[in-house]
Amino acid sequence: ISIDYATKRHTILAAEKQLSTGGHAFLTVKELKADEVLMTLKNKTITEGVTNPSSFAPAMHFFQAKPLIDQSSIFKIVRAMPKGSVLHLHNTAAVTAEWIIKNLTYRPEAKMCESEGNIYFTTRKTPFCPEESLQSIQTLRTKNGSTEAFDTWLESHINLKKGDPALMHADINTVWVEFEKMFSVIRDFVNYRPFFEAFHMQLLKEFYEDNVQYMELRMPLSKLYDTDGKAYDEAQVAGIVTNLIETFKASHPGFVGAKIIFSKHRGVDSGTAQDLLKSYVKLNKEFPKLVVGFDLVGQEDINQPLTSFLDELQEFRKTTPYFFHAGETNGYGSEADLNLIDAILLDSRRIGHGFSLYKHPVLRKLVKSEGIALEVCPLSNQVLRLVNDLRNHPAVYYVSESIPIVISADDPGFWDSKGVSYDFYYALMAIAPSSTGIGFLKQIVWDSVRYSSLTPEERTEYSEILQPKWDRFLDDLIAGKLF
Ligand SMILES: O=c1[nH]cnc2c1ncn2[C@@H]1O[C@H](CO)[C@@H](O)[C@H]1O
Repeated sequence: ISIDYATKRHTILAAEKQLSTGGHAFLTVKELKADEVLMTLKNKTITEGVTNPSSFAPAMHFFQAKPLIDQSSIFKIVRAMPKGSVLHLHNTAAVTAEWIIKNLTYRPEAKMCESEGNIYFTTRKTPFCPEESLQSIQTLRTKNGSTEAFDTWLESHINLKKGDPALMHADINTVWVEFEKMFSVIRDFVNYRPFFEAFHMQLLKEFYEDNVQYMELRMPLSKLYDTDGKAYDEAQVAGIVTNLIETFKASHPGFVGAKIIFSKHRGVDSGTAQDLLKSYVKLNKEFPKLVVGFDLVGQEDINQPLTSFLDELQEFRKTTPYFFHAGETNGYGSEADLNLIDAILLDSRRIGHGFSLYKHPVLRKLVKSEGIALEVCPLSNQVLRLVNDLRNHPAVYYVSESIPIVISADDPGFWDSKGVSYDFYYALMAIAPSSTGIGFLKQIVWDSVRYSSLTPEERTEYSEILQPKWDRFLDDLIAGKLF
């Protein structure tokens, strides 16, 4: 290879690195040292993956890769890393299924019913579960004989991994039907105030233990009910959540907090959409530090696009920060894909998924120039069947051009994940170029602070908490303590 040719090659590679996420990040001496440690492990894993692709976790489906990931040094490092913010997370699906089964379903109030082949967890009679159909879960468990078999069966209703293995290869609509059912299985259960509180404390705990400092939760703030039949409306629920977060913060040093993006299913009519927007404005007025944005959720391919609510969304645009799901689809020019245009024209602050954005050169430019971060959820897109091998995830493209992204978990409890570390593992090993390590992670972590909805004062406090954690992480990595 001539010197001339080698120089050209090197120049192109260096230019591409400069363009990529974290490729131009300034690295301190300590970060460079940490990068060396990380890159040695990463290179080894990738080299082995070339000769042995069938056990190369970054290319595999999470359900099969999880045991391999759990054993890997890279995962141990990623888990120990302070990850900053998780900005795309649906509360109902954020807690490990196992915890729900081993804790909530063991409480004496826990009941369930079976109706038309579906099961529902609850503690009271509901339209799905009339009085005569209700059964105590504990009684059923005792009758069943094998606690383990019974609990596995229970868990299969809220954990796709424990369900039909064919779901790994099923079409997108089939998986979504099973996925939406899981929300119905636990909805009423989690709306029982004592369970709601235990559930959300566990949510905060699982993310705190995963080294996450701050979260923005997509939450519907549905009505809660209590033992004595008392009901709590949206504002009262927001009050309950405020107390939970404060209580958690007081006993967990280094936790910055959590906020809510008020989110409802996109299957509503435009009149209801208007009411929801009014509710948002009211909630934000009463809880300005807690309820900070609005979103419409649900499978985009088969539900109404944002244009169905255009008048309402335009009317409330000035008073309402939007965080729309958009482009969570394999379509190109479909309504779900074109939600991206409306999300951007309606001033969405970030975009949920933005999976199909790479197909739109003009939108891509806008997203970059206006600093709209994409909330990338690798595992979600794999489990919900948009992409199989995460090395082919569109975020690869966003990373190659430094389109701002944050890494998030979406619904980890429903696919046997926990926290956001598994998503970060895939981001580092499947999505980022093989030559990138600490620079990429540093950029992603600090971007998760930058693109959050925190106030300037909160952000300062946040950075003061995050920086020493980051430094300690680097020290531990260099000292070989993490793996
Ligand atoms: O990845 C996602 N894309 C769109 N909607 C979602 C996703 N994950 C969960 N939900 C939606 O959130 C509702 C519960 O609040 C679920 O019913 C589901 O439709």
